[in-house]
This record gives sequence, structure tokens and C-alpha cells, in this order.
Amino acid sequence: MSDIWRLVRLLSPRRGWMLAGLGMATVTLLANFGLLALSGWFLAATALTGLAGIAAQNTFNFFTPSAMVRFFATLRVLSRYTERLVTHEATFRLLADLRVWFYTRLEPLAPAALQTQRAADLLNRIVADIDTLNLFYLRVFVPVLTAIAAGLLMAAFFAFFSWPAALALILGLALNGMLAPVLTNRLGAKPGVEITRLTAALRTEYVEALQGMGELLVFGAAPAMQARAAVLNEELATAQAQMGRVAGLGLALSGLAANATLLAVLVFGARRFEAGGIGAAQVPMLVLGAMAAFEATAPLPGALQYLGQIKEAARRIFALADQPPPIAPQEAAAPKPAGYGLSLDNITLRYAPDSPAVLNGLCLTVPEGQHIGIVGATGAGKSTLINLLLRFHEFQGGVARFGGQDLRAFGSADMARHITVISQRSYLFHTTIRDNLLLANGAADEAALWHALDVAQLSDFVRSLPRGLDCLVGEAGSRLSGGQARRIALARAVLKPAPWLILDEPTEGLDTETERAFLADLAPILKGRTVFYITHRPAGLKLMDEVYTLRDGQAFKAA
Ligand SMILES: Nc1ncnc2c1ncn2[C@@H]1O[C@H](COP(=O)(O)OP(=O)(O)OP(=O)(O)O)[C@@H](O)[C@H]1O
Repeated sequence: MSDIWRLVRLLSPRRGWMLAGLGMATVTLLANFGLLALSGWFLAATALTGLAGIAAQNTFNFFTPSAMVRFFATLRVLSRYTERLVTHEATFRLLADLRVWFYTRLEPLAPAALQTQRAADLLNRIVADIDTLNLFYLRVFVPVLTAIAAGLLMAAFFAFFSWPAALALILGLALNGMLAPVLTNRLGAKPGVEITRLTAALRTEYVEALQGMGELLVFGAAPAMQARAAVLNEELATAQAQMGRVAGLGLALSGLAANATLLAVLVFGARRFEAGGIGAAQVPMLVLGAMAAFEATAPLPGALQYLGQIKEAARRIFALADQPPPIAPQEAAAPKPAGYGLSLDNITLRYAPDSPAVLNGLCLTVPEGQHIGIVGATGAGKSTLINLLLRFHEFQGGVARFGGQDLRAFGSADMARHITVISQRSYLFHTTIRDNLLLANGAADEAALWHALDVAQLSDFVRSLPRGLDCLVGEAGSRLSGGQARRIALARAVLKPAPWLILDEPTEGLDTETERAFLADLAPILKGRTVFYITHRPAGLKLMDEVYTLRDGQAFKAA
């Protein structure tokens, strides 16, 4: 239950909207109750008056009850409308709050702590689990509290006329709204959790299958993937069928409790009438009132079923949100670096306390403006060195200084201001060339964009496109060649004149001719910047002042 309390606390800043929705839902229920109870009384009283003869008909006040019937009918419509308006407004505000909260918890985890998550699972948590959490207000909070408030008020009304009828109503509402749902909830807990788990697993399978469609087809692995999905589908269908049976049982029990209550109210009402405690017309008033009262408990079985799904979604969301960020958030503002030199002294970095040190006593000094090539075998720690500089991963030993300041005093957002990265994986968003460039510098005007494209030798190509800068690049730049995509990354580097430039295998995957042309256009962009150039390919190293080889977690100056 602690996850649910935590969720309530998380939603509590919106308590004004939440309580307004709750209030309107209670008024709607009471209006319906008032309408039915009064109608029951009015119809019976009118019939009895009709039977009693002309004298009674002349003295009977038709006007006030019929005005009250109209009042309740109008109130019911208006309050239902307002309730929908308010609860939906509250729901969307809560959804926005939840998404923003989750994003602010995720952001410090990116990218290091999120790399361990499967992309589809992450997507699932961000979209589906948050949507499920959001059901809490509309499907659990409002119906449960409304049922309690309205149920007690209706029973109090009954108590004026017959205590036993009031007790029967309370008991019936409790059986119908609590006992039956609790029982179905108990029975439905397991399939509920299974449905959430299997739906998430299926979605993950499908997203991965779509992402890796090429590999699945080339290696003939599609049937195996289909078989896995079919098994999950079957398990999901079984869980859903089980849930359906549980829901059916719940409905039957609820129906039984409601009808037994109506019978009991009729009997107690009739006895009270016989004893002279109430008038004859008040008996149908109580019976019709009881009938209306069960509207309050109708959504409760659903509420408890949702609770199972919400608990599971909350567990998954909080588990991810509670992961400690790999770099502790910076309390103080980042210091101002004096220049942009880097000095690494005896640095040790391991990804987990029990895993071997990837950087192990590494020493490296990079004066401002130097161009440093970094080579090394696969797994030697080249990307790790960059992760260290970008503050994606914390190092455990040694002293690192950036611009003379302790590197630990900078967060990853601070370092991102000083560093531009061009890598083989520089991502292109499925939008226009313009938007992909503006990502590097939102303030760049048209002239700056074309200048950047000129430097990156891409302006002729962009001019030749029917919509120029406003041409879409396709998903992950699929409408561009590898070389053109890399040149967009170059143009971004021109637009963001950060003092540091990291080139992470920028020519990987390009043929020799394209690589040569790319490197020629890269040369002017390196000017005046401090550069790390990571590569397996020797061609770009000619542009470097010094080259270091990473081996055994240390950096050795190449001859
Ligand atoms: N996020 C991570 N968590 C745990 N271990 C990691 C992580 N990233 C890298 N490693 C490990 O650290 C070591 C160095 O990896 P790194 O990516 O820095 O090598 P690299 O020199 O860049 O390799 P490549 O040339 O293949 O890109 C490898 O053994 C790798 O398995």
C-alpha cells in the first residue's frame, strides 16, 4: 500500500481540483437519490390522495413536490456535467504533473543509468504505466470516497424514517460495494498483475521486433520471435479470461446484495408503516431511494480491480524513479573554468564496485587548444574516457581538473555547455534539416544555418532539395546518405562553437573517399578548439597534435 500512499502524496498539490471533482460526484449521486426517493413518495402519495376522494385532493399540495422533482432532475444533469468537466480537468492536470515529475526523475539518470533498461520497457513505463497511475484519481479515488460520503448521507436520511431500513441500507451498500469487490479484488489480484506484466512484455517484443525487423528477416529468426509473441498472447488471453470470470462473479454477488437490500427495506418500511411510524407513501420512497443508493457503489468493483493494476504500475515507476543518479546532483552552481585545459591524474573508473577498473591510474594532460587523437583496442576504455569528461559516469580515484577546477564540481549539463560531440551515432530526428540544425543552437538565424551548411559542405545538396532547409530527413536520417548525415553533425558543431570538440569515430562506416572529403571539411572546424578524436582509423590522426593509446586502463603517448 505504501506505493499508493506515495502516489496520493505525489498528487496532493492538486487537491483543490481533486476535492472539487469529488464534491460534484457526491452531489450528483445525492441528486439522483433525491429524485428517485421523492418521485416514489410523490407517485404513491398522489395515488393515495386520488383514492381518498375529492376533499383530500383539494388539500393535497401538488406544487411543492413537483417543483422539487424538477429541481432534483435539473441538479442531477447540471452536477453530472460539472462533475465530468471538473474530474477531466483534474485528470489531465494530474497526468501532466505525473509526466513532468517522472521526467525530472529520469533526466539525471540519462544516459548512464538508463542504458541498462530496454528501450521498449522504458517507453512502456513512460507512457502506459503513467497512464495507468493516472486512473487512480478517476477510477479509485473519486468512486470510493464518493460512495462513502453519499452512502452515509443516504443512510442518515433513512434513519429519520426507519432505523432497521437504514442499517439494511448500510449493510447492503457495504456488501455490494466493499465485500464483493474485495473478494473479486483478492481473486483478481494475480491475473491483474499478470495482465500488466504480459501487456508490457508483449509491447516490448513488438517494439523490438519492429526495430530489429531487418535482422530477424535476414537471419530467419522471425518465426522464433512470432512464437514467443504467440506464447505471451496466449498467456495474456488466459489471464484476461480469468479476470473476466472474477468480474462476472463480482457482478453476481453485487446484484444479489442490492436486490436483497431492496427486499429488506420494503419489509422494514412496511412494518414501520403498520406500526404507524410512517405514512404509506414513505414506504415506496424508501424502496426507490435504496434503488438509487446503489448507484454509489456500482463503480467500486472496477475501482478495486484498477487498484491492482495501479499498484503494479506504481511499483515499476517508483523503482525506476528511485534509482540513484550515477552522478550526484550538483548542489552549488558550477565553477567558472579558467581556460579549457584538462588534466587527469591517476584516474580510476569502474562501472560497478565489483567490476574491474576500466580506467586504472590513467594520467593525461591536454592543454587548451590541443588536438589529441585517442586510439586503442575495442574495450580499451576510449568511450569511457569521454563518459568521464561528459560527466555521465563518476570516477572513483584520482584527480581530474577542467579549466583548473575540480571536474567533480561540474554536472553533465554544465559540461554539455563546453563540449560538442560528433559521433558515428550523432542522431538525426525525424523532422526537418532546419530543426535538426537548430538543436545545436536554437538562436541561429537563417544566415547562420546556411553558413554552417557551407562549412560542412552540405549547402549545395540542401539547396537542391525541393523544400531546402524544410525538407524532412526521415526516421533517424534515413533519407540521407551516411556522409550527408555526418555533415549535418559537422554543421551542428559549427553552430555550437563550444571550446571542446569530441569526435567519436566520426568516419566509421564511411568509404575511404567520403572519409577523405569529410576530414578535409573537418579541419577548419577543429581550429581554436580543444579536441579529442577517438578512432580506429588512422586517416583522421593526421589532423592531431598528439596521439595517445589506451591500454590496461592507462594512456600511453604514441611515438
Ligand atoms: N555502461 C557500462 N556499464 C558497464 N560496463 C561498461 C559500460 N560501458 C562500457 N563498459 C565496459 O567498459 C569497458 C570499456 O568500454 P568502452 O566502451 O569505453 O571501450 P571502447 O574503447 O570505447 O571500445 P570500442 O572501441 O569498442 O567502442 C568494456 O569492457 C565495456 O564492456
